[in-house]
Amino acid sequence: MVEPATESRTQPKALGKMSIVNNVQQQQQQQQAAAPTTAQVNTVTNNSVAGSIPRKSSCVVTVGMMEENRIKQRDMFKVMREKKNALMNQDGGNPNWEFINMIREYQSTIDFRPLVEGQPVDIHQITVCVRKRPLNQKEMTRKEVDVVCIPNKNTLIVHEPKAKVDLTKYLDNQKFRFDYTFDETCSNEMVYMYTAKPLVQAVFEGAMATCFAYGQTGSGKTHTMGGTFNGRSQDSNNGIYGLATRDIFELLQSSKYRSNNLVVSASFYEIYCGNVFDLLSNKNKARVLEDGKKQVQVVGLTEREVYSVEEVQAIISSGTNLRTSGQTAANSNSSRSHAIFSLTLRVKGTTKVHGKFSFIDLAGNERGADTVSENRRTRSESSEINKSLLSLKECIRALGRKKHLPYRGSVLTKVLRDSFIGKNIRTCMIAMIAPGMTSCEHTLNTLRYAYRVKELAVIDPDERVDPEEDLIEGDEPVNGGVHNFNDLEQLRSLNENEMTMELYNQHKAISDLQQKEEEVLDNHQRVNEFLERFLPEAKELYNLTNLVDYDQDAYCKRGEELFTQLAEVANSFKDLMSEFRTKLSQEEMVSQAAKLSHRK
Ligand SMILES: Nc1ncnc2c1ncn2[C@@H]1O[C@H](COP(=O)(O)OP(=O)(O)OP(=O)(O)O)[C@@H](O)[C@H]1O
Repeated sequence: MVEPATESRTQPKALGKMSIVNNVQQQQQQQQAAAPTTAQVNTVTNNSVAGSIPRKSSCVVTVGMMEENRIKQRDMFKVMREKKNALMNQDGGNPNWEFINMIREYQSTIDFRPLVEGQPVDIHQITVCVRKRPLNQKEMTRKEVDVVCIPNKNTLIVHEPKAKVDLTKYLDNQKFRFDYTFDETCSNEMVYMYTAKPLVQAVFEGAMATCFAYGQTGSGKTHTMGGTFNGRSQDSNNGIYGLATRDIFELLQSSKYRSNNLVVSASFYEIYCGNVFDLLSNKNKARVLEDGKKQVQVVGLTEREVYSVEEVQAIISSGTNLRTSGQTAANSNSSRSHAIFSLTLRVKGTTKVHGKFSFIDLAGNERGADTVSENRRTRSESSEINKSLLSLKECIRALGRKKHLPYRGSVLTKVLRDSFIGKNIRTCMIAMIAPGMTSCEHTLNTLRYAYRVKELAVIDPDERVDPEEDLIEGDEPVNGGVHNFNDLEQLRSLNENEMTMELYNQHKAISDLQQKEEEVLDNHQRVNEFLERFLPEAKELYNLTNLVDYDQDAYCKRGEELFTQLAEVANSFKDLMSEFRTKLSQEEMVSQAAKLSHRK
């Protein structure tokens, strides 16, 4: 993979205000150089005498030439104005006509050879590719400029519009290389063919496969994974989920695998603010636990056996509807949560996993940036997204290397632990980008992230070790704990530019807060259960007193025991609530500090 590099800087030719002024000055100088000197004029007049042509005074000749120059200059300005107007109007009066023209000029030198169906599919343990979506109707109405071009099957160029200090406009053309680059004409089927399809076969051979859709909100993640939209309804047949399902059921019936007696089960859930919500069970909350054998379990998650493509499609549709219901344009839940759809193969009648394919529609990557928001919920969402995307990058990069796998850095990587640890792992990341000029910064961030994922993933196979041996000594699993700060610390040391000390402290404070919240809610549940048992006992005790000769002594003794228990439960829960409140104010203080340092 080629280092993302600034390839060249294209200067406008006779474009831009400054360029036009410079050209005019140059031409004036040339004309002045061509104008005769006084000596030359005198020579001309003397020759006229010799030839008996009527004499003109040198003054008249000079004035005539000056007039001639003025006319030439006027004509030249007129031609330039016409040229400029033609360029401006070429793109329907687009205010960014200068950039459009520079991009057009740059692209006219490219020999475009995009990926076409039928080209061979390369097999990699990790595939990283980029998909550019077309400009949408809204963007076209806004006269957005398309600043991304895909010259061939693995290269992509971003024409970043820039201005110098003297306001001269220029393009910074940045070139990136990935395993595949899909332009705006590529269909979901084509993207599937080169990304997830090769992994389907691998799952039948026992692989743990994952396919991630990464990118900013609105870049096409859900379109690619879930299928094309027609208004609000989605055709799940032609998304990667649906296409992979079709092929899995086909292979299940194939002569090669029929005798394996495999059954498929599906699960669909989302991770929001570090919590897992089951999309197959009305968004019930499931819990992420890690046992002594370092096995991560999502407790309470529905896993449904499925026997046909239609059944899976119904699951995808109802899960997707549940995921997006209630969202508004301004506050889209789907872009703030990660959605994970999995198909697991097991030999019929056993619980052992034969192979698994997980499809992850990640939260919008720009959502991880708002860690200094006034709103605690937004801070928490952003912190979780930020941590999970950094953890994900590091986990993929650590694949197969003798390195600690920082999967406990986020809930996302924790639940996907099996996709990073093991001998038969296949991963594919599709980075989605929007082509518009206003998305340029997000597009470059997406491309840099995707580039970093693959950069270190290209490794010498001899270096591979048994990843089960990777865990650092003493790095014991935390039962029920949401995060492990060693992993967070490792993430920081690997990404110091993206995670300042203040941000690290903030992540830690938010993780602390989340852990305390989980403890409080768990406890609250237990307190409620206790109260449900307590009330009938208290009533029964009270009913004893209806008897004329009830045992007063026994009544008091039992009452003391019962209410001591109640007081203990109440006091301990009250203390836990106070600790939660302390964590809330600690998080607030750390966030204020982060905000101040962000402003500096
Ligand atoms: N390749 C494509 N061709 C045509 N339309 C597309 C393409 N990709 C995305 N779109 C359209 O762009 C819009 C945004 O796409 P989508 O919802 O998939 O984005 P997203 O990245 O999943 O956003 P979010 O993070 O908010 O969920 C949708 O209307 C979708 O139909």
